[in-house]
Amino acid sequence: MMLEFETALKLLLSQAQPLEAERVPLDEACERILASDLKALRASPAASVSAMDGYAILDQDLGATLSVAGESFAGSSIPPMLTAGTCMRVFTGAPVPPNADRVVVQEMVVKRPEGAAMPLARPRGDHIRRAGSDFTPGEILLARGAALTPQAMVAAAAADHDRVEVVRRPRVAILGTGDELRPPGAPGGALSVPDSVTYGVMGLVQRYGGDVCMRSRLPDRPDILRQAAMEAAAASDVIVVTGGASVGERDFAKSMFDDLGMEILFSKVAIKPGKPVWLGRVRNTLVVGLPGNPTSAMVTARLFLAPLITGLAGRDPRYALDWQAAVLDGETPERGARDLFLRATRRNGRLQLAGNQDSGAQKTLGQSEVLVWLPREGTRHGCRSLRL
Ligand SMILES: Nc1nc2c(c(=O)[nH]1)N[C@H]1C(S)=C(S)[C@@H](COP(=O)(O)OP(=O)(O)OC[C@H]3O[C@@H](n4cnc5c(N)ncnc54)[C@H](O)[C@@H]3O)O[C@H]1N2
Ligand code: MOO
Repeated sequence: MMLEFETALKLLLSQAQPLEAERVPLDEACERILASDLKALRASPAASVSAMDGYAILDQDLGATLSVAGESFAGSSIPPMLTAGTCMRVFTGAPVPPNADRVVVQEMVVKRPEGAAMPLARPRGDHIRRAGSDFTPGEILLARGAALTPQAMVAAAAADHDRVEVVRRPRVAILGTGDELRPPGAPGGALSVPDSVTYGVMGLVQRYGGDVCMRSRLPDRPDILRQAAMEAAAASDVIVVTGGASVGERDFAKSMFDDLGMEILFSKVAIKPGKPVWLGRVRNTLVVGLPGNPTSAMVTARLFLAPLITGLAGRDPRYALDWQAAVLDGETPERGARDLFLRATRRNGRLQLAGNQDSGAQKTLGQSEVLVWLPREGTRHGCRSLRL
């Protein structure tokens, strides 16, 4: 039975639970997803420090010429208290005397033989970063499920962690099937076909946080396919099979898992393209079956595989499904009985549908930037789009 898109997606999302946690060195943690809240192990700054190069003073000494009691640099110990009529030379990041009211930037100070002459008017801003004003020990700086983006790496390191607890990356086996396939650039019969789809699937898996642990091109031979299915199931969290999803006499993508007792979670979804997409499970390994047609494969990979990998990798799977209201350039095509997914490019804030929307198209697929969802007849919501 053909499922509606939303129903199939809900079934898929129920499987997209984070894998177990592991601790990794901070050096290797960029783009990983936190498995637990990341708490600060120290205060920042640890002491009140200067935000500028200048002089730390008491406000009562504004307008006076002060003797310079000493210097403080970033990393220096906390200087002694200021006494009236004295100031402390300080540099950016340097601890200031605990009773300092402000730092006056050096551009506003006149150096004289008898001392440093302070301006009379109260400058704007005290230029002191108070101890713990950024964060305090135990404070949560990054929440579970957050990605360690380059900017988040700064916070994690500032929190003083040398290792962080992240979700294990899903291991993904990609099995491309089809007698006609050969590696791009390799010799083959005139009508052999360069395998393109497994490259796209590999890129998508990596982009959404998975590790490709195995990638093979397999002929349509049940014995070879069964053997590959067994090896892939033992090595991976997700198996992606491309091709062989339809009803042809050499379509073995599902039957290759028969010996392993695969449970089918869904098979066939009312979408165009990509109707033959299916999802199965062999013990703890999920199996995603993508149709062989390159556009169909990449549309279904984007709609189902991307949120699955995202969720297993520890992030909210909806990160991969950030639909935006779409404004199409030109006429909106008529709605059909199935949800339509069209490829488009961006032009001046509008979306331009690709001319060739064939399931086998690879040129327009390669040039497209956006996937447009045109819901089936009778649905309330309008066009939405997703970045590709
Ligand atoms: N009688 C019917 N025929 C078809 C139906 C149907 O319902 N009844 N569905 C059609 C739909 S929709 C699709 S989509 C395709 C899906 O076919 P398969 O998943 O079985 O894919 P294949 O037959 O193996 O290949 C289709 C096409 O794609 C090319 N291909 C396959 N893998 C790759 C690859 N890795 N790189 C590049 N190109 C690839 C393959 O050469 C074929 O041209 O079935 C329709 N038929
Ligand atoms: O829907 Mo198939 O996926 O037409 O190409």
